[in-house]
Amino acid sequence: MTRNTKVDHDSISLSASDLNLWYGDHQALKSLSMKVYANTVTALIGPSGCGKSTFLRCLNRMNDLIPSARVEGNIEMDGRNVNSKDMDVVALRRRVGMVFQNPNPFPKSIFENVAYAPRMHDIVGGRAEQEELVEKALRDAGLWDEVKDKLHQPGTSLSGGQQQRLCIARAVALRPDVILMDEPTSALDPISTATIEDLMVRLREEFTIVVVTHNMQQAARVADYTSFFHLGEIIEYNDTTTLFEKPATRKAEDYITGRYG
Ligand SMILES: Nc1ncnc2c1ncn2[C@@H]1O[C@H](COP(=O)(O)OP(=O)(O)OP(=O)(O)O)[C@@H](O)[C@H]1O
Repeated sequence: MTRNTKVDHDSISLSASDLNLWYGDHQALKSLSMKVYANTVTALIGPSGCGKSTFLRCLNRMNDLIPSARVEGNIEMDGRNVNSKDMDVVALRRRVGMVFQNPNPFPKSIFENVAYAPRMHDIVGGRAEQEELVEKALRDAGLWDEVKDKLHQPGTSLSGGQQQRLCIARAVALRPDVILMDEPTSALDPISTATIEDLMVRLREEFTIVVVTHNMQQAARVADYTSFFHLGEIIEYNDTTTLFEKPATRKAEDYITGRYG
């Protein structure tokens, strides 16, 4: 079963064109072009090492932190090139948040995990405003009912699945436009995975979500659009139903049907 939702093709959140990336001499992304539509879940799939995480990290300049990485090409967001030298990277990462594979709450309370960054960015002021923001973010992340009576306990005291939803609340609290998720459920049990998949589908009403996943069923369940990567190239990018049911290339078909990868 695949998703089938209405996508506004005029509403583009991010648009990569002719994007190339090298780690030293190794070219990891080869002339990628792809538009991410607003308020969709877009999945990046493909065999290990094909460049999915590298591409995801390009979208909020996380590759800047890797000294050997060199990027060429454009990623347009609101008419500006994310890769331009004068881009304010801190502001960019506020608009394009990230959730990682392993839940990584700060060594602080549940409340502080959510309130800290908005306070640093001067998005919230006094205590009452912070409390309101924390509750909203935790509700958005489907965690409020489970933690409302223990907001001052450490974030690390939660289960793995709850910690991952806390990390989602932390991302959501900054009201970004885009949330990048790098294999967000691969460290979780099936029930926590299902909870986070439901969450992704709900969150796309307010945010645009780009998710790297190795789980084909997950892409089919949550993604409106799916991009199939292979050896640093995008082989096929289409709405998920078409890609899964009528792939245009042999490579995508072989991967989706489990013949390799
Ligand atoms: N920090 C790095 N330094 C050097 N090479 C890297 C670095 N990160 C990734 N690579 C290389 O770039 C290529 C793409 O890696 P990337 O992690 O983006 O692939 P992936 O599709 O996300 O893989 P996986 O599914 O295994 O996570 C691989 O050949 C990888 O070895």
